[in-house]
Amino acid sequence: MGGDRKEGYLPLFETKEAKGRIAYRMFVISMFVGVCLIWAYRVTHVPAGGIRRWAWYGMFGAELWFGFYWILTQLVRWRPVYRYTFKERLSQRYEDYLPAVDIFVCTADPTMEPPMLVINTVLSLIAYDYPSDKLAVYLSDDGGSDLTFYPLLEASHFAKHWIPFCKKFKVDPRSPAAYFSRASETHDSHYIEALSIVKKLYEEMECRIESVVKMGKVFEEIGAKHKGFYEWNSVLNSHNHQAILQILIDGRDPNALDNEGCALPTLVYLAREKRPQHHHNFKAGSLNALIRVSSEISNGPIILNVDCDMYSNNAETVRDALCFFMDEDKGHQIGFVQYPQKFENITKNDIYSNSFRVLLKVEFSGFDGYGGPPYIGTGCFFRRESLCGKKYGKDYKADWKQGLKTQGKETVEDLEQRAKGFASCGYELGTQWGKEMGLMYGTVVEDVTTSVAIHSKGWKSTYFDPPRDAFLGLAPTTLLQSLVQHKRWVEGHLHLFFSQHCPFIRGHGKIKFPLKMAYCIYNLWAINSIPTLYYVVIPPLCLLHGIALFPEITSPWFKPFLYVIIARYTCSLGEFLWFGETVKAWLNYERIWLFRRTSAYLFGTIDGALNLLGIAKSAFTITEKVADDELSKRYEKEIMEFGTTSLMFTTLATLAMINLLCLCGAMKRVVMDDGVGAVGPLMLQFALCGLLVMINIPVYEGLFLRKDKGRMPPSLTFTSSALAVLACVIIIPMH
Ligand SMILES: O=c1ccn([C@@H]2O[C@H](COP(=O)(O)OP(=O)(O)O[C@H]3O[C@H](CO)[C@@H](O)[C@H](O)[C@H]3O)[C@@H](O)[C@H]2O)c(=O)[nH]1
Ligand SMILES: [Mn+2]
Repeated sequence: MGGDRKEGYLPLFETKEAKGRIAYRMFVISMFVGVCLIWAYRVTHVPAGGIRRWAWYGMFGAELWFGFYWILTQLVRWRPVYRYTFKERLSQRYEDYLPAVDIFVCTADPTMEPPMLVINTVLSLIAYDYPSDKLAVYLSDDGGSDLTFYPLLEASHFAKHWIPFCKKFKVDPRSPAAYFSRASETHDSHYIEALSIVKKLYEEMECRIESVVKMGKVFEEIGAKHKGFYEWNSVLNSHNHQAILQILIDGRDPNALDNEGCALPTLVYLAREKRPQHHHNFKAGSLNALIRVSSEISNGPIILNVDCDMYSNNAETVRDALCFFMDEDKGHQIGFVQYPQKFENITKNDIYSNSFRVLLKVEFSGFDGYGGPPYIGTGCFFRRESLCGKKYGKDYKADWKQGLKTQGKETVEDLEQRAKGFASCGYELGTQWGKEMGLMYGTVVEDVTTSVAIHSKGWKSTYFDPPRDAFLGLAPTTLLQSLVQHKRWVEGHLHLFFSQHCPFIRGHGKIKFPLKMAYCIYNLWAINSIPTLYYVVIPPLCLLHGIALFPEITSPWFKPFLYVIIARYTCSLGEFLWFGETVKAWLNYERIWLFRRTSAYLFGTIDGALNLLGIAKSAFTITEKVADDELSKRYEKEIMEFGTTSLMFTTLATLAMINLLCLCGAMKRVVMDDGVGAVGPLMLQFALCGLLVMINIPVYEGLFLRKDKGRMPPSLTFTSSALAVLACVIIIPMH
C-alpha cells in the first residue's frame, strides 16, 4: 500500500474482488455456446411455409432477444467488487474536521404516507451518531399539508429527549417506532427508567398526532402555538399554494439545546410553491428546491436523500459514507455513494419478490466494478457539487469547511423569507435546473436519469452494503401496487433510453462501455415484455394445434435447449441460495418475473411508446405505504392479493387461462387421437406449457377457488375465460 498513496495515509476504505470468478466465467462461456447453438438451430431449420414458418420467425426473434439480454446480465456478473470501510481511521484523522451533512426527506401525501411514518424517519436521521452542529434535516412536503407540518413540529420537541437518549445508550435503530418494537430487556435500571420516560413522551405525542390526523385538521388551540400554521390560511389546496418554509430548529441559535444542554441539529419544513399552471416535476422538483434552499441555510457539502419511509437502521451510516468521500487517494472522484434499498416488511418467501436482495447484491456490485451503481432514489449520499451539475476535473479538491461558518446575524425570520424565494415556481424558469443541474426533469425515474448525468460529468459512484442495513423502508404489499411500481420504473427507463439522457449518447468518453451496457439491463427492462408474451402465447397455442416449434427429443439439437434451460435456472437458484434465500423465494421470484413481464412491462412499453410519441405524459404514481388489517393479514400469510379489476389482472388471467386450455386440449388430443408417439416433437412445448400452468396456480386459485376479498373479481373470471377460448379457436382458420 503506502508507497503510491498520497500523504502516506492508510486508506479509509478498501475494495475486494469477488472470488471464484474463473469457474463462473467458464460456465458463462459454456452457456453462451448453448445460446449460439439455439440460434443456429433456428436459422438452419426454418420450416417450408405456412403458419409454422411465421411462428418460427417469432421464436427466433424472441430467442435472439433473450440471448442478447442474458449477455447484458452476464456482463455485470463478470467482475463484481465489494467495499469495506474503516471508520476508526476516519475518526482519528478527521473527527474535528467532519463536513456538514444535509439530509433531505421527501413526502408527498399525508394519507398514503402517514405522518407518523414520516416523522419516525426524520427522528431516526436527526439522531445520527454525528456532531449535531453539523447535521441539518429537511423535510420536503409535496402534499403541502399542515397534517404533516404539525407532526414535524411535534417531532422537533420530542427530538430534545430522543437525541440524548439515543446517544447516551447508543441505541439502534433510531426510529422510535422501530426501536420500541424491538427494544431488548437486558439493561441496567438507568436505561429502563430513561426508556420508559422517552417511550411515554413518544406515546403521548403519537396520541396527539393521531387525533389530529383522524380529525383531518389541526385544532385551533394547536394552531395558535406556532406562527407556521398561519401559512395555511392562504393555502388553496395541495396544487395551489405559496412556498412555506419553517425552520423548526435553528442550529445557529445558541439556545437550541436538547434537554441535556447539547446543541441540536437544524430541522426545516419546506412545501415549495405550487401553482396549477407550473409543472412541479414530482420528486425531482422537490429535491431541486431543497438543494437551493439548503444552500442558503446550512450548505453542507454532503447531501443524503431518503424517501419518507426509509428510516435509518444504522446510526453510523454517515461515517461510513464519509470514508468514501474523504479517502485522500480515491475519494475525490466519488460523486455519490449508494446504499441498497432494503425493506422492513418483506415476508419470509418474499411473495412479490420486492426485496431485490439478490439483484442488488449481484448486479450492483457488478456496476461498482465498472464505475459505480446508479442512484436509486433513496439511501444515497451525494457530494453537493456532483448533484449541482459540476464536472469532475483532475484538479478538483473538496472544500469540507463549506457550510460550517455561522452565517452572519440574520434573524431566523429573515433567513426563512430569503430562502423561500428559492422554492418559488418561477425561480427555475430559464435556468439549467432539471436539465444540467440538480435532479433531471421529464422522467419518472429521475434517480437513474440523474445518475447518468452525474456519471457523464466524470464522477464515479460507489455501492456500499454494510453488514448492518443502513436504511429500512416499506415495500408494496399487494400484487397490483407492486406491478404499478414496476410499470413506472420500466416506462421511465425506456423513456430514458430513447431520450438525450441515454448512457450511449451522454456518457461519451466518461462512462465505460461495460457500464453503459449495464445501464441497459434496466433501461431495456420493458422490451422483455414482447418476447415473453410471445413465448407464453404462441408455443402453447401451437401445442394445442399440434404444430411443433422445438427440436424433437431424439434430435441432437434438443441438447442445447435442455442445457440452456437447466443451466439458466440452476444458476439463478444458486444465486438465491448463496445469499441465504429460500427455494420458495426463488420460485416466487421466477413467478413474479413472468407476471411483471406480461403485465407491468407490457403496459410500461405501451405507455412509454405513447410518451415518446408525445401522445401521453407519464405521471409519478406514489406507492401506498398503508394497508388495512385484512389485507395485511393475507400479506403476512403470503396469499397473493388480487381483489380489484385491473387491465393488468385481465392480461395475467387470460394468459393463465390460455395455457390451461392449451395444455388440457393437447393432452386430450394425444390421448384420444394421435397417441403417445405424437409427444416426441412436442415435448418441450408440453414442458413449457405445463410449467406455465404450475406457475399460474395462484391465478387459478384466485379465479375459481378463493372466497376471500383478495380473490379475482368474478367479472374477471368471465372475461379472461372468454378471451382465452377466443384465442384458442381463432388460430384454427389460419391453420
Ligand atoms: O410528486 C412527488 C412524488 C413522490 N415524492 C416522494 O418520492 C418518494 C418515493 O416515492 P414512492 O412512491 O415511495 O416511490 P417508490 O415506488 O418507492 O420508488 C422508487 O423509485 C422512484 C423513481 O421511480 C424513486 O424516486 C424512489 O426514490 C424509489 O424509492 C416518496 O418519499 C414520495 O413522497 C415526492 O416528493 N413528490
Ligand atoms: Mn417507496
